[in-house]
Amino acid sequence: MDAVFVVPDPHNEPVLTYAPGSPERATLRTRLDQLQAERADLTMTIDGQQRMAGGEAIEVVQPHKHRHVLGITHNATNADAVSAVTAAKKAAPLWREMSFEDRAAIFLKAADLLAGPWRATLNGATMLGQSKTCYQAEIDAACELIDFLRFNVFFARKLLAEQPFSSTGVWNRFDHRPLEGFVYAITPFNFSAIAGNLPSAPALLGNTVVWKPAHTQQFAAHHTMRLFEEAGLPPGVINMVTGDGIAVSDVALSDPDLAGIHFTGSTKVFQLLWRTVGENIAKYRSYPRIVGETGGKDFVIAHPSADPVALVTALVRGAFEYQGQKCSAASRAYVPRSLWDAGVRDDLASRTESLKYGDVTDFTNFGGAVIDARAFKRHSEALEMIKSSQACTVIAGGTCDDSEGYFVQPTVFECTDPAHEVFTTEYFGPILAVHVFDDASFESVVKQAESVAPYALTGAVWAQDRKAIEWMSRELRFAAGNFYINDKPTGAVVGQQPFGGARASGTNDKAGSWQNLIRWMSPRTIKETFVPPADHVYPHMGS
Ligand SMILES: NC(=O)c1ccc[n+]([C@@H]2O[C@H](COP(=O)([O-])OP(=O)(O)OC[C@H]3O[C@@H](n4cnc5c(N)ncnc54)[C@H](O)[C@@H]3O)[C@@H](O)[C@H]2O)c1
Ligand SMILES: N[C@@H](CCC=O)C(=O)O
Repeated sequence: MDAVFVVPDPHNEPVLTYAPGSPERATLRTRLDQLQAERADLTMTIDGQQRMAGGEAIEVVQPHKHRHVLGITHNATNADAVSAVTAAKKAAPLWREMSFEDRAAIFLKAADLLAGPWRATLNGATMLGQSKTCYQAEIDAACELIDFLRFNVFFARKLLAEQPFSSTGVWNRFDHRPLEGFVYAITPFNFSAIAGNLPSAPALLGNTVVWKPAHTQQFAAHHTMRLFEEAGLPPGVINMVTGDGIAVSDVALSDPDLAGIHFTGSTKVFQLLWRTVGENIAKYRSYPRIVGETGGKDFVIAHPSADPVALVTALVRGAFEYQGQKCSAASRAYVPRSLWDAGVRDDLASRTESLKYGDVTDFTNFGGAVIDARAFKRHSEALEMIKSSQACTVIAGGTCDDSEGYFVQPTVFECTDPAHEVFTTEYFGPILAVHVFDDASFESVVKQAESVAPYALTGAVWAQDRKAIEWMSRELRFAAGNFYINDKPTGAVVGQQPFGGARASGTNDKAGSWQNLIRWMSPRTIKETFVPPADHVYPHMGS
């Protein structure tokens, strides 16, 4: 077809409320019952074929009810990884020759399926497998993934239209090629939207992908793969391998055709991947693009002029929604003594104590459990260590119980030493440390908070005084890639607050924006001369 197509204008998917009596609540309940009754075979999908990986079996359970097994998956072996890489390479020529509009239509269809008949499936799988409440699943597995799929198409179309200038007699063009080779997408447990976006964003631009989800997110990942297939994704474009990823990395990171890594997860794993690429650098045909969004130690800093009630709301939601397992979660706060003593302390403590955590299929709960036994152990050890420290006092929570599910009580510590590890280490759970300071020390506290932790992901400042807002925005310019004024540090919306952080928090390529998509393109510049010169002699050569 000869036309320059305009893609649909994207809009953010409206968030459904799941209020009592709403139709979405009834549909979700039915689907939750069906999903709980499945004991799914959580296979790999390679070249369009589903088959179980060859390594050891892993039970995928409900974190809030860990005796309930949702499905069985297996670790991918080296041979499985070789099959996935081979399939990605085989599918590449046909996929990159498909028009952008056809590729885009597949992902736009996936967005519409997810907005409609697939919504309850992906929300339900995310609730059960990752212990999210219906609201937390809705803003992630439904709305954010739909937004990623729609906005990526819009931004990609704009990038493809980007062309160089041409002087008279010449036509210069960009051929926006995909990368040469395959992209290795590795995704975290905590967001089904991120899991869906990391393989699909490079695929939209004509790349083929080996995708390794977290095994604790495998239930929702399995359904995401089925969604892409129903939308028309051809075999081999996204090849999903399962398990811990160790064998997959052995194979993928030493393959000459590794063209890029699209990672979200911990800083430690990202550094390992980068180091391995560095060690293997002479093996590759091209320099692999490395995109990684990683950990955080996200701050909330209040000025004495801050609104105390809204501040406490932001702390409770920012620190404890989804059990503090958002990379953006508030895990350290700095509050002036005047506000703390005038009610912030008591309000924060009582609202935190009132939060109800339990089985997420009980819609009255505020939260569920932490993801697995490993996270539970890490949090319980951290709580014991902090409780035994002279510098910290528990003001709410502080206990754990894994008899039914991996439950960690939301906990607030008041700590006198702002250099304590509770202000620098990412625990990735419902643990908030508060440093209470004399109002007169405000500026020095902000300066210390700016760089005490190695991360720079999200941060929020609270003040009514405009001068204080302006000063903190400047002073903290490099301390957060997503900076909030009088808001909580979580809940970025695709297209509105492009997400990502720098320093140890990642490469800040802003998922769901053109900045990210540009990393999956390798432009060829074409110069065409209409009437080439017939004489090699230049004027200055004349006598
Ligand atoms: N900055 C962001 O946008 C963002 C978003 C979500 C999560 N996170 C971060 O992710 C972390 C929590 O997620 P997680 O516990 O799933 O992280 P993780 O690093 O433990 O795991 C991430 C993924 O890497 C895989 N993995 C681990 N070792 C591997 C290897 N050698 N080869 C291949 N794959 C390997 C895991 O199986 C998983 O799929 C936190 O640090 C959080 O801050 C960051
Ligand atoms: N984008 C999400 C965080 C993703 C990380 O876990 C937020 O802004 O809360």
